[in-house]
Amino acid sequence: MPESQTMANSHELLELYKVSKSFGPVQSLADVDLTIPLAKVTALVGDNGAGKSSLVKCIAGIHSADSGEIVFEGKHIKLKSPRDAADLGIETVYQDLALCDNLDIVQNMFLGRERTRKGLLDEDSMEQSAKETLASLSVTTVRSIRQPVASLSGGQRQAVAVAKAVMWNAKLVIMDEPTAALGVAQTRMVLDLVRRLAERGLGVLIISHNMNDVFEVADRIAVLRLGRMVAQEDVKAFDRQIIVDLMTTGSSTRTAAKANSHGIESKEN
Ligand SMILES: Nc1ncnc2c1ncn2[C@@H]1O[C@H](COP(=O)(O)OP(=O)(O)OP(=O)(O)O)[C@@H](O)[C@H]1O
Repeated sequence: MPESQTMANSHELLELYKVSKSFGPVQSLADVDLTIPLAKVTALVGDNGAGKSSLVKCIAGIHSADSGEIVFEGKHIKLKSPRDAADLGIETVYQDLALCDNLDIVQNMFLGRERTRKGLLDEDSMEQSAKETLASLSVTTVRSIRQPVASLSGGQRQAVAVAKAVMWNAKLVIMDEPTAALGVAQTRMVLDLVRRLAERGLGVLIISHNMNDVFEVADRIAVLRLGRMVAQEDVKAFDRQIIVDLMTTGSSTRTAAKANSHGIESKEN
């Protein structure tokens, strides 16, 4: 939405317009448009070096874009730090998760934002909120919320990190390769969790190299190639070959039959 327009599309949570970012001579993002709706999972795909991490870091307030506009809930915003993003309700769950191994689940979920009562930590209230949040996300495999995070499986750790984001009122949850290190059952659990976030009405952006995961959870797919957005459409507009074509060449002949009506560029045009 250019600055001159004021009406926001109420279904769109985050909109990026012509966002560019360079590191010295390397342009990692060039005029990128991206729309992340509420209550849907958007998958961001692209080959190594396509610019996925750079884009996420611009949304998470880690990098500031060199140019372009970012609109969140219909308002133009500037993200100068991760704090700015967190204040808006943009939470990023990274691969390394940033959980403290030696602390338990409750301590991790309240780290730096502990509740106190009469000058003491309000353990009961924190424990209750942590429990309720995990239960509301149907995370039931955790034995005790007082166990150290070091003793959790990869999927459970992922679930705790997501629950933490939800507990702190995330509106947009960004997940970077959430299933990369997980086995089959844990992957299942995390993908279910991703779907539940969208069902709760949150916007979800997931970076993934795994096409099984993408086709399983995504409502929309956005394809980056060499720093440019080459397609972003409903998942129905894609199949695996189309995605591979778009990632490697920026267009696909297969789009002619399947996706032209959705606006994906075809080689035949
Ligand atoms: N801090 C940085 N300094 C210099 N160049 C960078 C920096 N961050 C990213 N780049 C460059 O920007 C381009 C896009 O990188 P980015 O990490 O965003 O891609 P990606 O799609 O996340 O890749 P991958 O899937 O391999 O993680 C690459 O050419 C990369 O070398």
